Amino acid sequence: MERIVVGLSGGVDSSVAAATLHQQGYDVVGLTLWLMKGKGQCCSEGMVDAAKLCEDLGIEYHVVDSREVFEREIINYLVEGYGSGITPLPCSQCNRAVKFGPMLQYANEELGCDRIATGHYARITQNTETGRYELRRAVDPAKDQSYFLYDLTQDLLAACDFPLGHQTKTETRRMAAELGLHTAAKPDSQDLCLIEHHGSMQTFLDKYLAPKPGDIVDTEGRMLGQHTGIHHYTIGQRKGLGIAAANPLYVVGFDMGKNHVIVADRSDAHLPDCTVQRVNWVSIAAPQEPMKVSVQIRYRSEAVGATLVPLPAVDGTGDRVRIVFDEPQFGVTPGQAAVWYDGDRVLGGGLIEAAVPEISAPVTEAEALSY
Ligand SMILES: Nc1ncnc2c1ncn2[C@@H]1O[C@H](COP(=O)(O)OP(=O)(O)OP(=O)(O)O)[C@@H](O)[C@H]1O
Repeated sequence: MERIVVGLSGGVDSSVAAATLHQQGYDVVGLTLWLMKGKGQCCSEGMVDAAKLCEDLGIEYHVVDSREVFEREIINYLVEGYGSGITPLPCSQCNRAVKFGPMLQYANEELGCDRIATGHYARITQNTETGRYELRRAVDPAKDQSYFLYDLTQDLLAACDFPLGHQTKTETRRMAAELGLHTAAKPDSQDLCLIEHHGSMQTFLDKYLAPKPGDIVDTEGRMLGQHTGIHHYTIGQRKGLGIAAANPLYVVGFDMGKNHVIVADRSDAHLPDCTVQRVNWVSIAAPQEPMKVSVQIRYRSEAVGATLVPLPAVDGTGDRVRIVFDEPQFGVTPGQAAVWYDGDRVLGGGLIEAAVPEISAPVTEAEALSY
């Protein structure tokens, strides 16, 4: 019987993933990475549900205390990122550095097993010509999580199964009910586990970063209002600025030196291109020439047409590319991932760089193109 370790958060998706593999005849071992204490999934509460699931299925269950690695890789990453004026994306970093890598290592070293599975909505195929493992969007577009998985290495993709990638969430819920799983009716977790845990990103960050109020200015540097601390704001944000203006205003940048939040009209909040660092090539090897792709710059945004231009790596940034959008894009946010696709295949992805370290004047199209 083939052994497989299934990552259990205590939610319905991973419960169904484990139960399905168990039904298919795998020797399933449940494993929860203990990431935080308190309520919510990945925490004590989730572990109780995961333990009960394993007891009901009659399978082995393990918990690995991963609070230290989570603190180092995710909490510090978020605090440092927000503190330096970017909006870091914790989920792809968590998948690579906290979840998949350590899960596979534990499976190999402690359980004598070389396969892992999760309840993520995405698919993995192998290209028979190149031998590369290809990451693909899930069948259910509303649940597709391929955006968060772009940073997985070939070794991880080779060892991993996503049993739910071929079905919709509705089917998952139906299966959970049919299988009589006690997690069947559990509500979906929010996009970010930390928010579920702390109530809001602001509450979480305020524990680590002292709010430093300052001015909200327009792109000419004219003072329009007050902000409560740069880390409370993100590029593209409109709500909560507290400024009465004829047209809606959006956050377009930060001047860390002056402690300014910079706002502009929506028409000024578009960028023709951006650069991306720490690129991971997934389904194809790194190209040498520019190529046409569809790129997604946020989890919930549509993929848009763009040309990808390979750039030389700079110290400490890994591989880099420039993305030139077919149409200027709104809300290009440093710290978030840009993930590029060919149809449903994830070709690669990386982290959007700050266009300029300290924006104190509007960025012209010509300047933006030169980054
Ligand atoms: N703390 C954890 N330990 C082990 N595996 C985890 C953990 N958290 C999440 N996973 C795995 O990653 C998958 C995706 O996690 P995500 O946080 O996106 O939750 P989800 O899509 O709501 O899934 P679920 O309903 O299982 O919580 C889960 O289905 C599970 O297999």
